[in-house]
Amino acid sequence: MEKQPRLLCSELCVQRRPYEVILNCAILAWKDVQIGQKHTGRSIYGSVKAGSHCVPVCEIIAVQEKEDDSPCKDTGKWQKVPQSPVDCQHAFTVFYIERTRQHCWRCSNVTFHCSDQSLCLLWVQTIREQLGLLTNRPKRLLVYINPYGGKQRGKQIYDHKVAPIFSRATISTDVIVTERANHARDHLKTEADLKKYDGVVCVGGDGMFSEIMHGLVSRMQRDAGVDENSMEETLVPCGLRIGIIPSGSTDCVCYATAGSNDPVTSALHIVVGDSQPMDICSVHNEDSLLRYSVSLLGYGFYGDVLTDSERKRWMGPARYDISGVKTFLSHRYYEGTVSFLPAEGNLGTPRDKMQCLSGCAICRQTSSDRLVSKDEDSVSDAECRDTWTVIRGKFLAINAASMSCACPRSPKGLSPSAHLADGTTDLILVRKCSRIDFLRHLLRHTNKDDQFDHSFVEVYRVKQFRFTPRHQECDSEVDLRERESGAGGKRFLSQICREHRACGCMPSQSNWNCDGEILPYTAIQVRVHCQLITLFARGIEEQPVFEDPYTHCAI
Ligand SMILES: Nc1ncnc2c1ncn2[C@@H]1O[C@H](COP(=O)(O)OP(=O)(O)OP(=O)(O)O)[C@@H](O)[C@H]1O
Ligand SMILES: CCCCCCCCCCCCC/C=C/[C@@H](O)[C@H](CO)NC(C)=O
Ligand SMILES: [Ca+2]
Repeated sequence: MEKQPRLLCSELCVQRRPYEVILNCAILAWKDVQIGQKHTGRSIYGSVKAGSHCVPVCEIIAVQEKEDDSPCKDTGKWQKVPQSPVDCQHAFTVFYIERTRQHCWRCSNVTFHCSDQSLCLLWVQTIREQLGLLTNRPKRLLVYINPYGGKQRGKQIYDHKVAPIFSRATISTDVIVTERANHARDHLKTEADLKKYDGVVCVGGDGMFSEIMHGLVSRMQRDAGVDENSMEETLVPCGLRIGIIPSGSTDCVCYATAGSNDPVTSALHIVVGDSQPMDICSVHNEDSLLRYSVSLLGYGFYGDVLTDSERKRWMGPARYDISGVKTFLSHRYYEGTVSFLPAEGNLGTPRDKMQCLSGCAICRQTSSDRLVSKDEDSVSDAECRDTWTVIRGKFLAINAASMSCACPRSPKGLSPSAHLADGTTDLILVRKCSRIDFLRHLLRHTNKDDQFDHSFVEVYRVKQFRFTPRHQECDSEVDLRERESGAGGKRFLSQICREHRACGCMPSQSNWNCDGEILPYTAIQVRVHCQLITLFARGIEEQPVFEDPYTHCAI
């Protein structure tokens, strides 16, 4: 506590008991003077233990002078302020973040009663001055609500849980309730006056987030004259941060960046102005951009689950479970060629068990490397010379996870060690195997066992990859193999083509599931663009260890 100069120190009352209250530029702390130095309890941020409390200033949401008959709880209920002398009539309330279970945050508050009005005003003014110094906090937001996502509760969630928090934090909002699919994307791309805002918020699921992300990324490229269709282009990062208020079916982007899919937690991450950079994959077919992806690009199993589930949208989130079982039972496999450029440097591996958590060292290292080499994001000559690895086979699933893809269905995700902002994606190849083996693999997504520890599963950390389904190999793969494998490759391909003519059948095809949207092409080329967008999030927090502000001991 003494490490920072005190701004204020007073004896104030909390619930009729005297407290020593201290403010410095980092924390607000209050200690029950009657309990004194005896407190020994363990505590987490903002919680009440042995009469000693501490809240970082950056986690104060607002401070408000307390007036008679004012709303004093976040429940929005109005209550009469008692008029006894101990309540002192002059009081102020500090609203702050409290951590609860499973990475969830809540808005808590404490009311301090003062002996005179000038002291009360001094405290309010000084705390407000400190909050005013936190320049990363948004003041004006553009909010899009999908009223039909998930269980169709987006509007209700925003009105009841989020709007009161934004208004408490004096954030002003322009709210648009979408009237059709792609309404938000098109509005952002062409109409929205982005200069007016400090961020864009979507209320919905992964599909709604994808709309916002597409709108913003495309707008940035158009304004900068960058051709999104070209895979070689270096894309321009988005200046505006994106917030997600989860109310969808999977909410995996929110889950992997905040550790929960709780709307209040997400609203509070927006209020404190958190920043989490994130990679984006551009997905191309020949010379055209198909879509961007941030979470899962899945062919085979996840493509089929999505295709089937789209016909069952009316079921809400349960559609994924029904379609999951149906697709599992159908046990289809797909043939094709996967080629990829492996990631190099100190980016870890998909099996190193280094989970991407708040302040992740690998993502931070990537950020500083990017600052050093400005050209990092362009497809360099060196990269063009890099050797592509080519794998041909029969696959039950081909998945590219650019983040863990953790979600309530799979708490550690499809690739538990994938990173949010390292410029790579984890390419998971599940080769044809028995139903029982595939079931074992799938079930490992839901427990602690390693889902990559199977002979039929391979996983690679890559910067770029492409896929060609077998029936198209005759055209495009000829070029590819000619370039990469020389004459031997050519011979191999002509063999496939001959096989094809002989049987006369078209091998079956799946669809690509691109963050929950079906792609209209099966042959795709993918490139990861490092840290192209920033979210109002901080990654998943580890259990915090804090210092007691009075004793300087860990609590
Ligand atoms: N007003 C609207 N009417 C119909 N569809 C909409 C509307 N607004 C947005 N959409 C579309 O609804 C789709 C699904 O929305 P959303 O992602 O919010 O929920 P979800 O699919 O249930 O959740 P998840 O994507 O997490 O599985 C999105 O692709 C979005 O484009
Ligand atoms: C027969 C038993 C099946 C158990 C399977 C459990 C595995 C669940 C893994 C879920 C991963 C979801 C990855 C997220 C993808 C999102 O991009 C997308 C859009 O919301 N969601 C889906 C379901 O495609
Ligand atoms: Ca990544």
